[in-house]
Order: sequence, then C-alpha cells, then structure tokens
Amino acid sequence: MSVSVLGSGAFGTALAISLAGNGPVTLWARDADHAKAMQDSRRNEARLPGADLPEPLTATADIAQACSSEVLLLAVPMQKLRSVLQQHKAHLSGKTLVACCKGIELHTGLGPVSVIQEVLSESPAALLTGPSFAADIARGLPTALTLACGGADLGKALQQQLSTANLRLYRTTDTIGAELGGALKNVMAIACGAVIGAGLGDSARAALMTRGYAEMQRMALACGAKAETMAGLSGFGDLALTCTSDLSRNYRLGLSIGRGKTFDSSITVEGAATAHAVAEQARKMQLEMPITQTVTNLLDQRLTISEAAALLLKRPLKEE
Ligand SMILES: NC(=O)C1=CN([C@@H]2O[C@H](COP(=O)(O)OP(=O)(O)OC[C@H]3O[C@@H](n4cnc5c(N)ncnc54)[C@H](OP(=O)(O)O)[C@@H]3O)[C@@H](O)[C@H]2O)C=CC1
Ligand SMILES: O=C(CO)COP(=O)(O)O
Repeated sequence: MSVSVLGSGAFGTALAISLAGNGPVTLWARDADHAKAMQDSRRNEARLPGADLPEPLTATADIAQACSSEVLLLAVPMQKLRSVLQQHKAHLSGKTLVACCKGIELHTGLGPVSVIQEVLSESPAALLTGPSFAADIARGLPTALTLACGGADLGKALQQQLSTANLRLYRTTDTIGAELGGALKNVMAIACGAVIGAGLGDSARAALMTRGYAEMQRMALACGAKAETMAGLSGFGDLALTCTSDLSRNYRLGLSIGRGKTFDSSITVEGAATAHAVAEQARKMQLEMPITQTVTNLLDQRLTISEAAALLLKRPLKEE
C-alpha cells in the first residue's frame, strides 16, 4: 500500500522522512510555495529545521497527487482536522485515513478518529499516537508508537506498513483510549510546565503527573476505554515524555505561564483547546477533573499559579 502524509508541519515531515526508508512517500503541503521550497531544497526549514528530506520523499501541494496513495496520514492540528477533511472530502473518500493529531475537538468533544468517522463514514480510520518528538524521529532515533484501529485486520496491516527502521509500532483496537491518552497528556504537560516554571519543584510535578494520570484514567474508563491502553505508550508513555521535556510545546507553554511570560500564539499547542473541551465533557459527565479545570483557569487567567496550587492542596483529603 502506498502512503502519503497530509500536513507538512514538524510531525508530518518527520513521519514522511522515516517512512521514506520503506519506499516512496508523498508529503502534501497546503501552500504551493512551501511545497516547492521543500522539493527544491530537500529541507522543511519553516517547520522542521535541519532535517534532510530523503530522495524517496516527494513534496507537493497537489491534493489529487497526494491522495492517489491508499493510506493517508493526517498530520494537521486537531482543531483543523474537520475542516481539512471537509475541504478535501472528494479526494479522501474511500482511502484509509490515519489521524496523527492529539487532541479533542473544542465544540464537539470528539477525538480525531471520531471526527473522521463523522465526516467520512465510509473511510476506514485509525490513529497513530504515542511518545515521539518530531525532531527525534527525523534524526532516526528509536521511537515506539501506538497504532489504534477498530478493525483488527486493518490495524495489523497498518502496523506492518507504518513501522520503519526507527519507528516501532504497537497496535490496539481501543481507539477511544488512544485518543484520550494523547489528548489529555498535553493538558497535564501544561500543568507540569507551570509548576516547574513557577519554581514549585520536582516533587510537585511528580504529584501532578500521578494525579493527572488518575484523572486521565477516570475520564477514559467512563468513556469505555481500556485501562491497559492508558498504561501504554499513548497514555502513560506520552505523559512521561511530555511532562518532563522542554522539547514539548505544551510543557513550554506551561513554563511560560509559571514564569509569568507570554507565549508565541502561532505555535501549535494542542493542550490549550483540549483542556477546555475536556473540562466541558467532564462537567457534562459529572466527572471530577480538578487538574484539567485548573489548567483552563490558568489559561484564561482566572487564577494565578499560587492560587491554583493553594486550591489543589486544599481539596478534601481522600483515599488514593
Ligand atoms: N511535533 C511533534 O513532535 C509531534 C506532533 N504531534 C501532533 O501532530 C499534530 C500536528 O503537529 P505539528 O506537525 O507538530 O504542528 P506544526 O505546527 O509543526 O504544523 C502544523 C501543520 O498543519 C498545517 N495545517 C494547519 N491547518 C491546515 C489546513 N487547514 N490545511 C492544511 N494544512 C494545515 C500547517 O500548514 P502551514 O505550514 O501551511 O501553516 C502546518 O504545516 C498535532 O496534533 C500534534 O499534537 C504528535 C507527535 C509529535
Ligand atoms: O506529542 C508530542 C510528544 O509525544 C509533542 O508534544 P508537544 O505537542 O507538546 O510538542
């Protein structure tokens, strides 16, 4: 099966570089000048500086050319996924669509697989997620990801096809768990960045990661996900990476909040919209998600970091 990546950001470019080790791959950019610059210079300096684009990778802005592949990886920000699907519906229809984004849609509370299923109900949908920085993948560093697909046979085929020399894919049929793990870990990373930025210490971060994981489990289990999925790469694995590395944009947004600094709003930070989407879902489902709620209060400047910490510490004492 041939593969194209739609979306020439950091992640889409890194995946295309790695997949080019398996054979020809097409990388689609919405902007013709961007595609031409990548094709000519063999670099994507705008989004993934310093990484060479190997020869089997073709960059194009021609959506028909990109969608001639059987498998299409969708590497665009979560809040843009629906509009990309709608805009190119005719080309995408009938293809196997693998979402590579992490988040929950703000106005519907849906994850990426569910959004694909709503817009293109006839197209098989899957999700590629897990602990991975684009820069690491592009450098050929070892990385393990989760391939989530409701159809077990298709999941096995995609696992084979999308594993590369440096990308090792594990598979699951639990798409809900994989969606929620990848989405919620970004919210926790913002919280952890804020704690470290404000100088509250590594012990506080460990507490937040652990109680954040409990919160992730609470929502995931209430939505029908499996506990094992949350304990895997797409949940615990990505939580561990994103809450501890300043390569993470979500963590860096948190650092800025903790330090009282502004953050470049053009940078993709999935956890911000997702925190609001999840807080709303939690309210509707009557689930306690105090860390997620606190992150929305920090983002909306309704609380300072010291007020937020005091409120979390003062919550009623309970069993772990
Ligand atoms: N970066 C990473 O390390 C990882 C990222 N991810 C996930 O991948 C997803 C994408 O992130 P990432 O690549 O880093 O983000 P970037 O900000 O690097 O790139 C986003 C890309 O999406 C494109 N895009 C935005 N809107 C549209 C649209 N309407 N039509 C077509 N293309 C569009 C942008 O195009 P343009 O360049 O023209 O603006 C840009 O190339 C996120 O959900 C993220 O969580 C997952 C794992 C690792
Ligand atoms: O998802 C990622 C790592 O797995 C990338 O994290 P950021 O989006 O926070 O940069």
